Amino acid sequence: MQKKLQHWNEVVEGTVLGPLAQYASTVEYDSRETTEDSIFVCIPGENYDGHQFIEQAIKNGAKTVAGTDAHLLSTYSSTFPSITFIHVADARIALSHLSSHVFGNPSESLSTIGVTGTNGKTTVTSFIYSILNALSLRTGSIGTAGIWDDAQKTSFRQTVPTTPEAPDIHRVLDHFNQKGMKAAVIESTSIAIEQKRLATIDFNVAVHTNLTPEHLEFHGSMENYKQAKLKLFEQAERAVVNIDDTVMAGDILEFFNGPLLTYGKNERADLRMRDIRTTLDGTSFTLQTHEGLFEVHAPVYGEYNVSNLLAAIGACKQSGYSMPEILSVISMVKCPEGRYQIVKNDAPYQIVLDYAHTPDALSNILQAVRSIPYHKLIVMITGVGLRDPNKRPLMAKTVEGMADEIIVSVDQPGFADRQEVVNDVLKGFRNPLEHNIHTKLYREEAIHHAFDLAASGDLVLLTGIGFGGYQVIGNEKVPYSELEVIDDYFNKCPSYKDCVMF
Ligand SMILES: CC(=O)N[C@H]1[C@@H](OP(=O)(O)OP(=O)(O)OC[C@H]2O[C@@H](n3ccc(=O)[nH]c3=O)[C@H](O)[C@@H]2O)O[C@H](CO)[C@@H](O)[C@@H]1O[C@H](C)C(=O)N[C@@H](C)C(=O)N[C@H](CCC(=O)O)C(=O)O
Ligand SMILES: Nc1ncnc2c1ncn2[C@@H]1O[C@H](COP(=O)(O)OP(=O)(O)OP(=O)(O)O)[C@@H](O)[C@H]1O
Repeated sequence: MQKKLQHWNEVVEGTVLGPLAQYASTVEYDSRETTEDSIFVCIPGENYDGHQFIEQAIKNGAKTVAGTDAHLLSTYSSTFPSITFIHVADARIALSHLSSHVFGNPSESLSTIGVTGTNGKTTVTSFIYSILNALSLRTGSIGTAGIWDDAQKTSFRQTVPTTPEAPDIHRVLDHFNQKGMKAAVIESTSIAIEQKRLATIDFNVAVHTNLTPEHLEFHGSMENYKQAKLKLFEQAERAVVNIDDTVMAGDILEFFNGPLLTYGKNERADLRMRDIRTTLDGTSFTLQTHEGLFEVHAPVYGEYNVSNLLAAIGACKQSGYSMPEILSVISMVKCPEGRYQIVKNDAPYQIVLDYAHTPDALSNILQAVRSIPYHKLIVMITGVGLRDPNKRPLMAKTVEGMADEIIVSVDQPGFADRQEVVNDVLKGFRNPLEHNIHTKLYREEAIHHAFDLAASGDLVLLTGIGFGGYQVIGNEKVPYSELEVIDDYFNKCPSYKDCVMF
């Protein structure tokens, strides 16, 4: 792509030094990725300040550099008179505007749906994606489960776990346009919103799931966390709000002026779930709406997933579909990998995998599995090395008294000491020395230990971040596959009965 960046002041607010117009092919925030005619935007990070890499970016071909350090940019402008330097007040805002511009403002040609909330973003995104595609609206999705066009997972590299950096989002949206997509569902994390990765997107619909403590190491307080999520609704035309969430729903209802749909168990909900019944192949419930009552059966498990389903139904309604149209394809909704995933193998006990890594998510999945018949419930929980240490003991508090055997382990350790992470989790138990509490420092060992403890008729629930293809150890992404770890156990013990302790 070759595009002339003219009238730069219409794209970003700032002061230009050097040539007023330049050819621009891509926008990069990493000097190592810059190529001929890139725009390089200097972002301050945890380890470095992007301004340190201006020379490298120029050496690699960057012709435009945007940053916040006026003095440094002015000095470089004298050294490199053929390069355009743009002094901006906010590098992340500039990154978003330049990215959108260079890729031809691709979000404007798509119907965009942003999904935010502490838990359920990936699931709701996947539900909306399946419903809209089943209704023949060609839809792509962006989030923790990867980047999907309407047919398949694309090969876009995910440099950020959930919501990509602005240049990557606009590159993907441009690709969606070129492939003929008409809509895009975007998981919108609070960190991404705070870092203005989505700043230039005017969402057609913003969807809220819930708000419980998470990412406090980043936001500093629940209030900041909530304010970050609320910003998504300031840039949306229509909204879908979980009225059962007491933390954030009220704020949205108060300030949002556009068309809004609420959902939940609450009797005031526009989309209200009643009479929820779990069956072997999913969940049945009555959906009460202003248009009347609908009997719904969907291949999802757990009350929280019915709530996620209502969020998706609300988003599809806000996208212009009628209730009968939406419900005609509801059997096609798909849960993403690792969200209440039932492992199909020959073990004489049931194995359920779930991504729950917050106390709220853990509490929900425990409630959901406890509605299924089992002999003994064996649960693996984890402390996450990379995230808020204060959350670790809360995981123990949540599972205490809810399972027959509990195995505590570690996820995504990063640079954290594994034993310390486990010890932090253990602090949440009233008696960490209880005979049914086991500890294993590695997720693989913990899973195998859970199977060692299981016998016929039991249910093994493995929670935590076992999905996404890797574990972050130190600063390396070490490949990890939950299903391979499970297969290893059964391959090593083809006659598993010889391996179990009971
Ligand atoms: C912890 C964190 O916020 N990291 C972000 C940060 O990286 P960093 O602080 O390590 O950056 P740094 O190494 O100090 O470098 C500063 C800048 O210099 C650049 N650089 C660096 C070296 C070099 O040689 N040349 C160069 O240009 C870097 O690309 C960067 O732009 O700045 C990078 C560029 O903007 C981000 O991509 C990166 O997000 C990483 C990938 C990340 O994992 N972020 C997480 C926290 C995140 O965003 N998570 C949310 C929520 C997930 C959830 O809810 O589960 C998400 O949306 O995924
Ligand atoms: N609506 C919900 N309320 C509470 N817990 C939920 C809800 N939906 C899903 N969960 C729990 O949270 C886990 C993660 O779900 P999901 O991946 O959809 O959320 P997420 O917001 O995308 O999380 P992440 O940002 O970490 O990827 C699920 O495996 C389930 O245990």
